[in-house]
Amino acid sequence: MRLLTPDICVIGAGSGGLSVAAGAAAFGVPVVLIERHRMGGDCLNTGCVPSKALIAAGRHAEAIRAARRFGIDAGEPRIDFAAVQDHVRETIAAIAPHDSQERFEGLGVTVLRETARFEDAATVIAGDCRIRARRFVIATGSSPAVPAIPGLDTIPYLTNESLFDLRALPARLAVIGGGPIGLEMAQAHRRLGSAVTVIEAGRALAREDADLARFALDRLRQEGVDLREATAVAEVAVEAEGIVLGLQGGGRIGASHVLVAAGRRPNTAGLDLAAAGIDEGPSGIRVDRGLRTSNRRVHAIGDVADVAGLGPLRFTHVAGYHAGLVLRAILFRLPVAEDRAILPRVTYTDPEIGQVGLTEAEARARHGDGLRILVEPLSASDRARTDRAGEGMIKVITTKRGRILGAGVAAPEAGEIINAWSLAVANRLGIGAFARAVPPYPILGEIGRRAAIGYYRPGLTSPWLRRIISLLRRFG
Ligand SMILES: Cc1cc2nc3c(=O)[nH]c(=O)nc-3n(C[C@H](O)[C@H](O)[C@H](O)COP(=O)(O)OP(=O)(O)OC[C@H]3O[C@@H](n4cnc5c(N)ncnc54)[C@H](O)[C@@H]3O)c2cc1C
Ligand SMILES: NC(=O)c1ccc[n+]([C@@H]2O[C@H](COP(=O)([O-])OP(=O)(O)OC[C@H]3O[C@@H](n4cnc5c(N)ncnc54)[C@H](O)[C@@H]3O)[C@@H](O)[C@H]2O)c1
Repeated sequence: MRLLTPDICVIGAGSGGLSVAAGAAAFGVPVVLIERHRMGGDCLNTGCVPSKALIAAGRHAEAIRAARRFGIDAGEPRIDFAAVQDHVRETIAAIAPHDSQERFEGLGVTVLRETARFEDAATVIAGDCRIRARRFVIATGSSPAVPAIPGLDTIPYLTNESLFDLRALPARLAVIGGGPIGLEMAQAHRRLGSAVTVIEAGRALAREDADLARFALDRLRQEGVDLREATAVAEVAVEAEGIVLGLQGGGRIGASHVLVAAGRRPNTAGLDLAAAGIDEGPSGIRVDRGLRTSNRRVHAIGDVADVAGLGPLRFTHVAGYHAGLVLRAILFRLPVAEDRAILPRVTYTDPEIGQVGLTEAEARARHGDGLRILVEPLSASDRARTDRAGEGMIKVITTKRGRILGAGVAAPEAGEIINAWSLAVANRLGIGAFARAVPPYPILGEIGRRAAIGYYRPGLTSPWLRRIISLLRRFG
C-alpha cells in the first residue's frame, strides 16, 4: 500500500472540499483530495447548477406566455424537453473544468478517485493508498432522504440524482416534499408543461417567513401547481392508469413520475467514523462552531456537518464559507466560529424568496417586542410596474435602535436584492446605511431604501422635531 503524508487530507470534492483543497494549494500546502464519484459533488452535477439551468428554461417559457401583457403575442411556447435537458447538460459541462481533476492536479493537489474510510484516528484508507495527514477535512455532503412510504420502493421514483437525466417531459409529476427542492422543481416543470402536484406533510417553505413565502406559494398555485399542504402520502401503488399515491385520510393522486424531495441525510455511511473517534448524530457529524469534530485532527464542513447542535445549513455558499473558516484555523491557527446570523439563503422560485439574518419569528423569540418591523410592498417600486413584476415585499427587522437583525425579500431577483442586506448584516450596519445610500432609479431594490426610511417615519410626527422646525422658520 502506498503511504501519503500530506498536511491536509480532504474527503469529498464538492463545494466544500474543493474550496479547502484550492485554498490550501494556493499557499503551497500539500493536499490529498479524495472523491468517490463525480468531481464537483452535488452542486455541479445534481443540485444547484442543473436546477438553476432548468429554472432558467422554465422562466423563458413563462416569459413567452406573459409577453401578451406587453402587447406581444408569441402564442403558447413549444417545448423540446430533450433540448432543455441538453441546455442543462451543456451548463454543467461549461462549469465542470473549474472543478476538474486536471485543474486541481495543476494546482498541485493529489487527487484520488476512491472511496475514503478511516482506519484509525490519524489514518484514512483510499484504494491502495494509506493517508496519514496532520489534518483531515470531511466534506462528504448529503443525499436525498427517502421517506418510508409503503410501496414507494416498488416504483422507479426520481430524486435530484436522477431528475436531470430525463429526456422526456413528465406528463404528470407528483412531488413529495414542499421544501426548496420540491417547489423550485415543481414550478420549473409546470412552466415547461407538466401537470404538477406537490404533497407537503407540513407547511410548504416552512423555514421561511410565512408572509414572504406566501408570494411564491400563491404564484405556484396561480400557474396551476396543485400544492397540497398538511397532506401525507399513505401508500404508493401502480395501477392500470399509472402510479397512484393514496393520501392519508382518503384521496388519490395519479402520476406518471414521482419526485422525492423530502429532505436530506448526511453522507457518513462507510466512512468508519467510529474508528477515528468521530461523533455523529442523525443530522450529521457533530462539530463545534469552529467546525471541529470530537477528533482534534478532523474538521467537518458543508452538508455533512451538524454545527453546534443547530443542524446543518445545506447550501453551497455555506460549504464555501466553512472551507474559509477551516483554512484559517488549519493554516494560521486562528480561532474561528461559524456566524449563522450572517448567512443568506435564496429559494429560486418565481418570485424568489431571499433571507439573511433573523426572520420576524426568530427575532421575536430572541428579542421579544424590542423590535422594529419595516415592511414595504414590491408595488411601491416603479420598476415593478414597468416590468409587471407581480406581487412581493421586503421585510426588515431591526432593534429599536436600528441595528439590522434580518431582512427578507419576495421579488424577482430577490437573491440580488438580499445580497446588499447580507453585506449590512455581516458588517453590523445600522438601518441608516440604507437610508443614506442612493439607489439608482428605477431598480427593484429601491424598496429596501423605502423600508429604511420607514424606520424614521414615527420621528416625523414628533412634537420636538416640529418645534425645532418652527423655531428655525423664525430665522427666515
Ligand atoms: C436540487 C438541489 C438544488 C440545490 N440548489 C442550491 C442552490 O441553488 N444554492 C445553494 O447554495 N445550494 C443549493 N443546493 C445545496 C448544495 O448543493 C449543497 O449544499 C452543496 O453541494 C454541499 O456541498 P458539500 O461540499 O457539503 O457536499 P457535496 O457537494 O455533495 O460534495 C460531497 C462529495 O463527497 C463525495 N463523497 C461522499 N462520501 C465519500 C467518501 N467516503 N469518499 C470519497 N468521497 C466521498 C461525494 O461523492 C460528493 O462528490 C442544492 C441541492 C440540491 C440537491
Ligand atoms: N435555493 C437553494 O439554495 C436550495 C435549493 C434546493 C435545495 N437546497 C438545500 O437542500 C436542502 C434539501 O432540500 P429539500 O427541499 O429536499 O429539503 P427540506 O428539508 O428543506 O424540505 C423537505 C420538505 O419535505 C417535507 N416532507 C418530508 N417528508 C415528507 C413526506 N413523507 N411527505 C410529504 N412531505 C414530506 C418536509 O415537511 C419539508 O417541508 C435544503 O434544505 C437546502 O438546504 C437549497
